[in-house]
Amino acid sequence: MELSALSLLTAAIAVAYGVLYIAYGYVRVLYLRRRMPPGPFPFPVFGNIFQITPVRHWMQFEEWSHTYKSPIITIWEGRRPTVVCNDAWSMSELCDKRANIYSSRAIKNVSGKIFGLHKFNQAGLPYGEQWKVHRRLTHAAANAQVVQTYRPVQEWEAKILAFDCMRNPEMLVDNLLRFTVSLASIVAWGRRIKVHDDGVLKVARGFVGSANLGFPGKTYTEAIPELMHLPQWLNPLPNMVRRLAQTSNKYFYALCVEAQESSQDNFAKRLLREKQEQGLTKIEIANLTGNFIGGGVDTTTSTILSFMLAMILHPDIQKKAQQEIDAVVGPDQSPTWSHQSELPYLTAILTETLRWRPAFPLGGPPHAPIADDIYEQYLIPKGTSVIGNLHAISRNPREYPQPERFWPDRFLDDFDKPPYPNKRGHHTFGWGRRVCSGEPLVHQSMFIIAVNFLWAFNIRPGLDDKGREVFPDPKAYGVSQVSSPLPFRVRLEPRSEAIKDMLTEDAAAATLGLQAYDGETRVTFESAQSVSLDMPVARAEA
Ligand code: HEM
Repeated sequence: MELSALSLLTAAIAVAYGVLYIAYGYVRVLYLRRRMPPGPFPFPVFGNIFQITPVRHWMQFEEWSHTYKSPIITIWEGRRPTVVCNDAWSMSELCDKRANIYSSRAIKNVSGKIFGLHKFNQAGLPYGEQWKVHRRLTHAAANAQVVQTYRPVQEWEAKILAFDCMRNPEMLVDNLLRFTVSLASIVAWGRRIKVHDDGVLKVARGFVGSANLGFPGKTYTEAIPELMHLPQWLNPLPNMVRRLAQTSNKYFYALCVEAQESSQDNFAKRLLREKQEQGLTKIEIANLTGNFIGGGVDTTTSTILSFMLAMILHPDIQKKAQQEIDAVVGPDQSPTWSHQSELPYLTAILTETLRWRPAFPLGGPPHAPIADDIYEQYLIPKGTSVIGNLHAISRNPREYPQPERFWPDRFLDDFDKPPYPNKRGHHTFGWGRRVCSGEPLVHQSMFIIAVNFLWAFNIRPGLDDKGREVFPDPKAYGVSQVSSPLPFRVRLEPRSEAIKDMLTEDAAAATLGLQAYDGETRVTFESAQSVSLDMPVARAEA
């Protein structure tokens, strides 16, 4: 009797504590909400997660910015606020101009605490000494000067890509993926990816969509951190994510060890050489190299597919670009880097592609301020996730008249451009100190692929069973956070017999050129699981 009274009392105290805890959290949300940018009314415990659409949140955030008549809005994931900037000016004011405050990352539960991005990965690390070390190291492997040394490799791979697509246009997506993974693997581990069933390529495919975990409304565990501590049978997600992090870290680290055997210099060699000096752990080395796959493959592939889509949909623009290329390159050779500076219209097409279909509609991992800040009259508390809604920013008719129109002229020098907060006229690679580390590499890949494809082929819509052209829907994109066109049919018609012959010869020469990077990997996802990973060292914060 006494025992059951005690149990009842304990239960009552636990319930009262729970109610008070929830009430306190909710009162705090409501208090902050009054001072923060407007947005939908949050519920206790859950915030707005039931109001956030499961896919394409960027459209809903843009709509909410109209509903609440503010370019900058707040949504709540449980008790944690996310501020979404839906125009170029507000995001640039915060994350470019106030970069001294807004260059950190919000610590997310799933991608951060469980997957470990905020402990080991440049893209997720908070602003501080560890992030600076990572940023410097990646920069040393991918800055605008260094990437020029990858030009021969990119050109050879682009020639092989064009040749492969001439033979098998229906394999466009697979061939592009092979290009992007091969480039990442050459830079990171000094080994080229030749075949579609290479292990690294398979792992890279597995990574497609992994960016989703870091964005709002994806999991209850993000909104309610307490769920992280439930037993596995009640919430299997944390263990699954932890296992995924551990297996991929082991895999990428095993590739780094294998990369020591490569005859070519590579990023992994450098990192292992400097491990002590830079105070790097094995997990950090795995993440630094793995970022070339995780950050670079999905994004670059989808951007080049958007370029192809735009060319199919706009034969007039394609023709104008081909005329420009023909005039500069001439009939007797295929295009190369020396032609780049003489192709302003092609450059404008590529910039317009980046604006028209930004690979990250929500601008990549959220920024976070390291101190409370006031923007306009609004409070943005320390640690708030701050997202740049590139979908809305890139389609604002104030900065981009007729925003849905694919219109390269808007990036030509003599175009009467509306004001924009930065010189390049878009923010597809992000803001301030966290701007994408892979940008120079991407520009080179985009140029060399686009110039070779436009020179070699008339890029046409595919045909249906009755031989009629099927024009793809320009808005048919997947729902992942890295937004990619849904599969579309394409015909790649060589522009002449001479070009066909040149493509064949160039591809043979490219295969020889790339021989230095040929090699098999012995590392498999399974074999890598025997690798032991050390734990991170503590670094003094700057
Ligand atoms: C079309 C291709 C790409 C696009 C559109 C893109 C876009 C972005 C964006 C929007 C961010 C977030 C920036 C911010 O927080 O303000 C980012 C970060 C990053 N990207 Fe890319 N990216 C691309 C390709 C690559 C490649 C090829 C690499 C390979 C190294 C890469 C590595 C990274 C890294 C390491 C970060 C984290 C930067 C940091 O937090 O310090 N990205 N990218």
